[in-house]
Amino acid sequence: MEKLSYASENGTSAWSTYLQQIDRVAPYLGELARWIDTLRHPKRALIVDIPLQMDDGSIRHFEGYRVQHNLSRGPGKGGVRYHPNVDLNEVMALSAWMTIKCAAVNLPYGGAKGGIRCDPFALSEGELERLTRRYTSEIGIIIGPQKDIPAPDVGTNSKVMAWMMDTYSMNSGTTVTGVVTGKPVHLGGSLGREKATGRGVFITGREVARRAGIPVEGARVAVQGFGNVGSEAARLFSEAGAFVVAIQDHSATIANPDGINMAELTRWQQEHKQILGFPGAQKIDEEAFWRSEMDIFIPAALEGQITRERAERLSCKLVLEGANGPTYPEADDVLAERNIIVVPDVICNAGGVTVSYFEWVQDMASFFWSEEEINARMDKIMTDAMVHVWHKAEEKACSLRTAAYIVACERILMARKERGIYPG
Ligand SMILES: NC(=O)C1=CN([C@@H]2O[C@H](COP(=O)(O)OP(=O)(O)OC[C@H]3O[C@@H](n4cnc5c(N)ncnc54)[C@H](O)[C@@H]3O)[C@@H](O)[C@H]2O)C=CC1
Ligand SMILES: O=C(O)CCC(=O)C(=O)O
Repeated sequence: MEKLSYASENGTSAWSTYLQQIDRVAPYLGELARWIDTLRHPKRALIVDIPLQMDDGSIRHFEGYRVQHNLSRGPGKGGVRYHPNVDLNEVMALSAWMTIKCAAVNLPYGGAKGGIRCDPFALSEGELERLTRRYTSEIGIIIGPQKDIPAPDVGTNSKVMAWMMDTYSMNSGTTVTGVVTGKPVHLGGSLGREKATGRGVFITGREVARRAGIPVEGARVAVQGFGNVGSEAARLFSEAGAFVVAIQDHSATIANPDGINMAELTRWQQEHKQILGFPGAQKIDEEAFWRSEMDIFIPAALEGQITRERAERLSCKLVLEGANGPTYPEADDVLAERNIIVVPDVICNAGGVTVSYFEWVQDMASFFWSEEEINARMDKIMTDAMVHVWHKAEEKACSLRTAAYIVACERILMARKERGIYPG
């Protein structure tokens, strides 16, 4: 295989993690493995320079990206991340995980992802809006409702999606609601989208826990990340009778062996934008989090969190990957040796993109569904996909991650093969 000149060869990078996951699935793909190099290359990657006039009158330049990893099964789909660590390597990996995820749950999409290297918390609302609008115009040449449909990810939300939709619409001369998902509900957004990713983590977790004989009621749950994904997953587990005993975010790690009150913490988080200072739990050391007594662990922050060393320390029976790419391949091996089940990101956190798909369909039809209908359809898609992957893992005697990759890669590579590659 040709080496990609733009991807760091650092073995701990997100792209390197993804490539190792692809290497692991290749032996299971039979004659389709002939096409697998298509997954080792992004189809298209755009780097944009975003000049921004700051509130104090100075000019700063930000680097933005949109990567379309694979479009064999449909338009690109994937979120937009605003974070100080965003770079091309990370966005490539995130876009590739979208390709696998959309195929694993059988949505008619390829994979894409975007981002801007910035600290959204250090920008005023006006700066954030100008940054978003300029970024949208710059990537406007490759996005569109039939080409590539962005959505929220870390550091972005429905307000950012509204600005993206408005900018794309202004540049097109007509309102195009279907260009992004995760919009506010009164602007063509879908009921249930905001909570969908956390809800999907709970649905897949509940299904796997039942099959593995791990009771959810009374389970001790630890969560890393208390944003969109982590907070909703924690709330649903707590509602199902589990005890959320430890939570870590960027500001602090807190613990309460009797269970943290989710309603109180949510109110605190909404007011303070972080868990630091919450009076209903004890502040503990950052690394002590990984030694907490727990039955279920939900990483719901960033990639590269579960290292080999942390995998050796974790006391849980089940890991539910709310985040994208939280586990290094060598940590996967340690968890497997220790009989800790990992529900991989590409299926566990697919509830968000599933409801994004519903949003896109509703925008196309200009006909909107009730929240009950959305949640019921999402529950069915996620549960069926999870059960399919579970059976594949039993059949092939492999991990749930490799099983999800087998299911997804067969769909993607079959599409690639049937489409053919000529004329170029
Ligand atoms: N928002 C969505 O619909 C989807 C998000 N995801 C993934 O879920 C993860 C979380 O995304 P969101 O909840 O949307 O983001 P968010 O921006 O709402 O929340 C991120 C959370 O991670 C915490 N965090 C950041 N750095 C940390 C660190 N070094 N240590 C501990 N905690 C840290 C933040 O404090 C915050 O609580 C990401 O990996 C994202 O790609 C996956 C599928 C869909
Ligand atoms: O809702 C979407 O379209 C994409 C969400 C996303 O970025 C993800 O699943 O990682």
